[in-house]
Amino acid sequence: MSEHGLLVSAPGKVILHGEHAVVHGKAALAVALGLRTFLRLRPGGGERLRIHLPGVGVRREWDVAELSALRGRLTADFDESKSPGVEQLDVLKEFAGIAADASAPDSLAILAFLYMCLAISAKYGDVPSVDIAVWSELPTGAGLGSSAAYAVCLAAALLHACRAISCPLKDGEATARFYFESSRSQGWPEEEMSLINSWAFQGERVIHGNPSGVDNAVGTWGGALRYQSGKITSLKRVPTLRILLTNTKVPRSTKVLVAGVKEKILKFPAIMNPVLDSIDAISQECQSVLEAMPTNPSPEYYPVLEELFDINQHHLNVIGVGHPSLDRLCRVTASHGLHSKLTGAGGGGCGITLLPPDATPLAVEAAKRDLCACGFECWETDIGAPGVTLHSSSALNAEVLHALSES
Ligand SMILES: Nc1ncnc2c1ncn2[C@@H]1O[C@H](COP(=O)(O)OP(=O)(O)O)[C@@H](O)[C@H]1O
Ligand SMILES: C[C@@](O)(CCOP(=O)(O)O)CC(=O)O
Ligand SMILES: [Mg+2]
Repeated sequence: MSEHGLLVSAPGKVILHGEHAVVHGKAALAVALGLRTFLRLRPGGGERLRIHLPGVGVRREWDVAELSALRGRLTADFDESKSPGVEQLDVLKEFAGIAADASAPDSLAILAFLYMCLAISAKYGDVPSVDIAVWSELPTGAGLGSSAAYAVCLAAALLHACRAISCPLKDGEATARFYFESSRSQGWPEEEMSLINSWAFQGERVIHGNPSGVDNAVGTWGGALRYQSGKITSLKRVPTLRILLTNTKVPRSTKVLVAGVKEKILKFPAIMNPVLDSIDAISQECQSVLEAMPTNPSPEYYPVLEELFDINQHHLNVIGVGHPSLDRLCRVTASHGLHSKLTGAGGGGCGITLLPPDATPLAVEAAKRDLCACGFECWETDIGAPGVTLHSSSALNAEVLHALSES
């Protein structure tokens, strides 16, 4: 590792259909977003491990020896296939001075970091003496998979620091080659990508409690995929879909919403399970339409996609993850002939709006204006972005370094 270190990035995601249902074994369709989380890894000084997370206001450091001793206290085996143990997390909370019911963004971020760092180093070597900084283009806690992008970056960087995965970058290699031209594996062999994905899932488990794994799969592999019970399938063809993202800015926690859905299913299984089956059928139907569409689709395919958005939005309200702000978002876009649904965990956060090729620029602009007038933020972004990527340190331009030193 050069003194400037390495830069790793991973994309956020948009779930087109299947959020929440995917936690209960149904299918989800998800695409990687053109908004990313970045992690800089540098050799540390004085046998210290430092972490700087400006997005959640964290700057902490620990003695490597102290962390090694802590690791020794966590008796249960660490393994990428085993859920983090409740006792293990309690010990980490006590060590980091985090409340037992940790749910604040900074607490969860520190907890996920400590767990992943100790677990990965226990399996592959010593606790590394490194400086880690993470920053993101993604809003935090808004349904765009910032937790998974964070966990994927941490998994790749920590596995790299512990020499558990190879370094696909050679000296002097341009970042752009990896970023823009790399194929599905992004420079890492397939089995190392799977390892990154498995450890990122552990980070998601610390943050979410009971994640399905779809978000870290998209953060790792990128592109557009179908996810069901750990099985990842690339979509055969992804047409150029134009999607408007709107952040209601209403804060919410994925962990709380996922737990609420589980409670509802346990309370009303005969009522809720058919809704989950219907969401599953929506994902299947949407996949068939997407795979039948030509790359530059004509408007004729859109009415079905729009209707699927509408039906799923109703279902998501039924399972208890709607919010008045999301209802408002849907009403505003409907008044301009556009169809929307929540994306991610719901309860606030982001919604997505389909922009068919025959939507007039005037209608789209008017919808955006009305959404902004509600206090929402909206933007169009690319979908199908590359997954986890290792960039050369030349990508650490002066602007990024300045932003990090200021925060
Ligand atoms: N850039 C980041 N730096 C540190 N922690 C992050 C970052 N992005 C996300 N997180 C962690 O992920 C949590 C948000 O996850 P979640 O509630 O699943 O929302 P989402 O994944 O939709 O953004 C934050 O509270 C924080 O703990
Ligand atoms: C609700 C869920 O389906 C997606 C959560 O996404 P996000 O954390 O809100 O970006 C949960 C999961 O799949 O683990
Ligand atoms: Mg999340």
